[in-house]
Amino acid sequence: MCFCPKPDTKKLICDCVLNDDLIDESCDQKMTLVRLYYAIGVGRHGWKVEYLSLQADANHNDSALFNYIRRIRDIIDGYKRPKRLLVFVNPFGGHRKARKIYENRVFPIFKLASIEVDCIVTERANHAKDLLMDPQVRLNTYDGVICVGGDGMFAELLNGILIRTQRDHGINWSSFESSLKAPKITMGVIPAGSTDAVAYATTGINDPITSSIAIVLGKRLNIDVSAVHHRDEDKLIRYSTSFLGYGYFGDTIADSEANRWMGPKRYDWAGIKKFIRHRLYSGEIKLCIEPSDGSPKDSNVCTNNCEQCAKAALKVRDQLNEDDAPACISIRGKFLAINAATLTCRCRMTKNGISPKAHLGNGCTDLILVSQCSRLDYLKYLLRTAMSSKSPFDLNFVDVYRVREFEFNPIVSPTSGGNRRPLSASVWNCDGEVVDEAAIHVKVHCQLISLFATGIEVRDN
Ligand SMILES: Nc1ncnc2c1ncn2[C@@H]1O[C@H](COP(=O)(O)OP(=O)(O)OP(=O)(O)O)[C@@H](O)[C@H]1O
Repeated sequence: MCFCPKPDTKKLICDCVLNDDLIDESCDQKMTLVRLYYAIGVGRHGWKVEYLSLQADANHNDSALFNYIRRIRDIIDGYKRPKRLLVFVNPFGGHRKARKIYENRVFPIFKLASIEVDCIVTERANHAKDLLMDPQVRLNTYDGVICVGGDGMFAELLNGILIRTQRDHGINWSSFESSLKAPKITMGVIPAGSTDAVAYATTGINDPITSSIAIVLGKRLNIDVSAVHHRDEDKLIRYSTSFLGYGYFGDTIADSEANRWMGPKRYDWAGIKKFIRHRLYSGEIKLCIEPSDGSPKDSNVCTNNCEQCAKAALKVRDQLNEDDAPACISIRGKFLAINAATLTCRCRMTKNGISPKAHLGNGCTDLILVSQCSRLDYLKYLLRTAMSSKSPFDLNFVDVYRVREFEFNPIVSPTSGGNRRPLSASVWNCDGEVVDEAAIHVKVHCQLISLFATGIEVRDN
């Protein structure tokens, strides 16, 4: 907000906002003009910044205007907005545009909102994670930790902060049995990656401005975290918020890592190669279904006022009656793909997501098993997942389950004896990173982290 009708208005606006004092004492001119910046919804899910110019009536003194602005500032102060942020920018994420996105589109919004920022441009993979795990870094002096990058960068923040929090509280973060402590600090992601599944699932769009506005307004959501452990050892592999994929998607990510120079197109190229190869993997999945958790085939979509997530937060689901007793099953077979979506996993390659009805905070992951089928049928599955209004889950070789935990064990043959093709294991695609360990045990921790995001808002236009 600026009170000085000087020519360099843009700079002045920022100067005045940064000044704690609402009235700029250094301004020697009559203060008659005020710019009031606000956020407004645009399109179905986006937000943008606009302003209103307010001018004092020439016949009156400015005190009425000042009082009005003071009153607005008091109201704003009542909200839990961040005042100090730690920001990590991955200069190599997505189209290598993260730095420009931050400088030109994000930082000006933080500045308008008087947010103090410590910004670190990462120099290597795991730079952000290592810093966040370092006890010397005083996380409690920040109101939020933000990354400007893609899902891989967000996964770094997630793993760094979760491990640090458990260590700080003397909790064995690596053990499957540990009940994890929720971090106090809120995380945020400014989408500047190749897939941006976390941003899509939590705001409905991958727009840096929309995500920046959610941060400065202090919009918060609690979202689920899947802990991925070694199946045979009590040891954590990684924490994940969005996607786990074995078989087709595991092979695709492993292949695409070798072609990073291609940018986001590397996923398409690797996907085509793996589709032609049509490789099957044998394995056994153990899971338990609780009827009250619903199913990935349900019709209700998770929006910003999601009842299912609210119930999960209140732990209503812990008060199970007899009908809700879990049904545990074990499935052995040959699969083209085994996917687990803790969020919808929407991205530019799938309009509605890998699991369009997945919830942000229901304490579950949606498990999708794509069994042996022809190439044509598999293409049908991929096309329906990518863009069709028809559900991929109606195909008779696709089975879906909503689970709080599951176990996977690959069935492999040690040697390739005889004429038969050997059975080998794939790798897991965990939020876009390769996990070589095939035998895993996954547990979802309900609403473990707080994220700056609005949730999916549904507007008519
Ligand atoms: N300075 C850096 N140099 C090399 N790698 C980095 C650097 N900073 C971060 N990384 C790593 O780059 C990986 C990918 O980054 P990021 O997720 O931002 O982009 P992306 O892979 O293009 O997008 P998405 O994950 O959405 O597909 C992350 O796993 C992160 O660990």
